[in-house]
Amino acid sequence: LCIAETCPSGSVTVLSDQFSPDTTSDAAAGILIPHTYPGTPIHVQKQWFKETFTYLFAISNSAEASEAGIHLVSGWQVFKNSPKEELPFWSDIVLGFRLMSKAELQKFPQHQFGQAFTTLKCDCPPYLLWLEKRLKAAGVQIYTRKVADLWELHSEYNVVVNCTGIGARQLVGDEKLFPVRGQVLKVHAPWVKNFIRDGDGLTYIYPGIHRVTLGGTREKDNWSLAPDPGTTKDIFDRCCSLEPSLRGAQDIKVKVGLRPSRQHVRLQREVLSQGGVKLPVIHNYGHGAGGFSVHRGTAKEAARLVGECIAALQGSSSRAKL
Ligand SMILES: Cc1cc2nc3c(=O)[nH]c(=O)nc-3n(C[C@H](O)[C@H](O)[C@H](O)COP(=O)(O)OP(=O)(O)OC[C@H]3O[C@@H](n4cnc5c(N)ncnc54)[C@H](O)[C@@H]3O)c2cc1C
Ligand SMILES: O=C([O-])CC(=O)C(=O)O
Repeated sequence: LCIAETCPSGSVTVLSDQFSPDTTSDAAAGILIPHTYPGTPIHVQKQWFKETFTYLFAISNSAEASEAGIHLVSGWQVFKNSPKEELPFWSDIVLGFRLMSKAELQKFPQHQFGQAFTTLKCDCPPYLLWLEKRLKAAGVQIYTRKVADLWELHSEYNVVVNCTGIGARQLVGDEKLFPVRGQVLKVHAPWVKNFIRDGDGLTYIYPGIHRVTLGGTREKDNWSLAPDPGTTKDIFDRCCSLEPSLRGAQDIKVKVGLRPSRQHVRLQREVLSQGGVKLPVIHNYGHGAGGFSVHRGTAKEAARLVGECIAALQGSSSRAKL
């Protein structure tokens, strides 16, 4: 969508073997709380987060908000011990960041320290369906197709953007990319209005417009997409210990996703070449546990790289004509 919006001279086609509700993004909680990529400078991660927050904040303030599944949500991140960094790098981008008061902490007898803030949440599938609708409105073609090798696209397209998430491990043989399996529950508990996240990153409660997401797990190198009933019980018990009223939650559905994890997001240009024929590729995958938090920022950078490729192609074709 970002490419279609910023490079109007090109025509964009989306190819994917799976669509919503069968993607990693559909399993996510979709909360905007960044995860740190150890291999990317903090100022770059902050920029990506800021651009994403600004983009979604505008949607949350528009009449589209409900259909797009974008909403503000306030809550608490609580810690059993004070974290090394009391002020995370994103504290001045979320709204109203402050340390929790003693009165607030009384709700969490096992925790000693906490941060209160307001952030945004993307509900999926609605957000993905809304993006798809905007793609169609922008004239983008959408096809179901599994790509076995990027080179197979060279005769049909001038530039390829690889945003295949964990699929890039097989598609481009990236062994630095690994799955971190996450299981979550989506429950009906409309009285839960505030988010609660344990600072250890394992247990969280994120209210969405219709359902509350309860998490979670982080299982490195586990490729299983099958829900595990023991894990479901464990997640539910952990969440109830943070928010006891969840014992009354109903209609529990289980989702599993594989976080496409890497030391850093692979956001770069590569030129594939065979027999003198070239195919520029922009990679944009490896967003790990924080894809929602930085998606618009990384998309903007990918679109800028696509713009560079188009300019180079236009330059070479006008030189060829000369
Ligand atoms: C349980 C869980 C909770 C999460 N919670 C959050 C959260 O609260 N906040 C946050 O910021 N992030 C969260 N994340 C992380 C976030 O979900 C991911 O970073 C993000 O979804 C990755 O998006 P993506 O588009 O790169 O990958 P995907 O959503 O997996 O999309 C990749 C697409 O590429 C297609 N594809 C792959 N290979 C091929 C191929 N060879 N040919 C054709 N198509 C192909 C797939 O079918 C798919 O449609 C969570 C993740 C999990 C698992
Ligand atoms: O950590 C969180 O709060 C949610 C998340 O991004 C994940 O489970 O990957």
